[in-house]
Amino acid sequence: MKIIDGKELSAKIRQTIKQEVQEIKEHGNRSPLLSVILVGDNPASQSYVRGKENACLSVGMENRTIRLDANISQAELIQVVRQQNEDPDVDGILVQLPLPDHFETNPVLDQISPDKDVDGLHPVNAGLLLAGRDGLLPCTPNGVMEMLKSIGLEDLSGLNAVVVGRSNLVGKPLSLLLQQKNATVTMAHSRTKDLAQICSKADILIAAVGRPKMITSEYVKAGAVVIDVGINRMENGKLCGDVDFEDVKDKASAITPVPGGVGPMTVCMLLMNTLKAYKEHESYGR
Ligand SMILES: Nc1nc(=O)c2c([nH]1)NC[C@@H]1CN(c3ccc(C(=O)N[C@@H](CCC(=O)O)C(=O)O)cc3)C=[N+]21
Repeated sequence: MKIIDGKELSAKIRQTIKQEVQEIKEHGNRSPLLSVILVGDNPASQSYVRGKENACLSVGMENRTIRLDANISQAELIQVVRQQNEDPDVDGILVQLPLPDHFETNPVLDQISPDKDVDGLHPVNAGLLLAGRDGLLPCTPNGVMEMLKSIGLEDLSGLNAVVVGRSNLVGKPLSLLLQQKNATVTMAHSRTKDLAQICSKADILIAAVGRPKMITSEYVKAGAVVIDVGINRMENGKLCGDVDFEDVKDKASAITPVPGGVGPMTVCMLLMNTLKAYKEHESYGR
């Protein structure tokens, strides 16, 4: 069994991003810039935002973190998003989620200019993905596709993929990407009947449900590739995936760990999206 190391793979991809950013700057061009908007002082969000700042630093990209008081209004937050839309130095905008309770998330995200939507969550980018057209892809699904590619799974013709979880963030877009690469995709979820039986037909099994260790060996076909998107924080503070790693690892041909799996790939794809947005901005003007 092979462990697909997301830390190692993301470091490798970051290296190529870093080189490209370096060349951009060497030619006297402005640097790509990611703007992160953080509302309130949720400790987990602060720690994630620090991770994104470090990631930008590691590839030589500019980073701007806008820290806002938890008590600002929806209208004030939207004003900040609009300022970033209009700022020609900004290539990517990310509003850290979750927002404090009194905000309505979707109306805020809808304000982000689709060409700066490096989270790939704007309805325009979701629509482009559905239509099979070029846009900014959501980071976690894109990171999963990169992991599959890293083990030689690029064309998925003839393979059954089962995605457990149908969220807008992961399950839904990932199902579309897998299908785009010719996999036969089953979108399973909490109401699916005989879930274990359906999962056990998968050549590629994706767990994106948010239930710690739910996927045990009875869900896994011998030789399957198992991708664990779950990041669950346990009472003891440790992270744990949706897959029971110890139970599944000897049955799978390849498996991703948590931590050190899909998580680091998500941040890496954020950098990739920012670079992509930068290139579009520079070639088409703003
Ligand atoms: N607008 C927005 N976009 C996001 O992409 C977004 C967000 N809001 N809000 C929060 C979630 C969560 N998220 C993670 C990214 C990387 C790791 C990651 O790298 N995790 C490490 C471990 C980190 C640790 O130890 O806490 C790992 O899995 O190895 C985890 C979680 C992005 N999110």
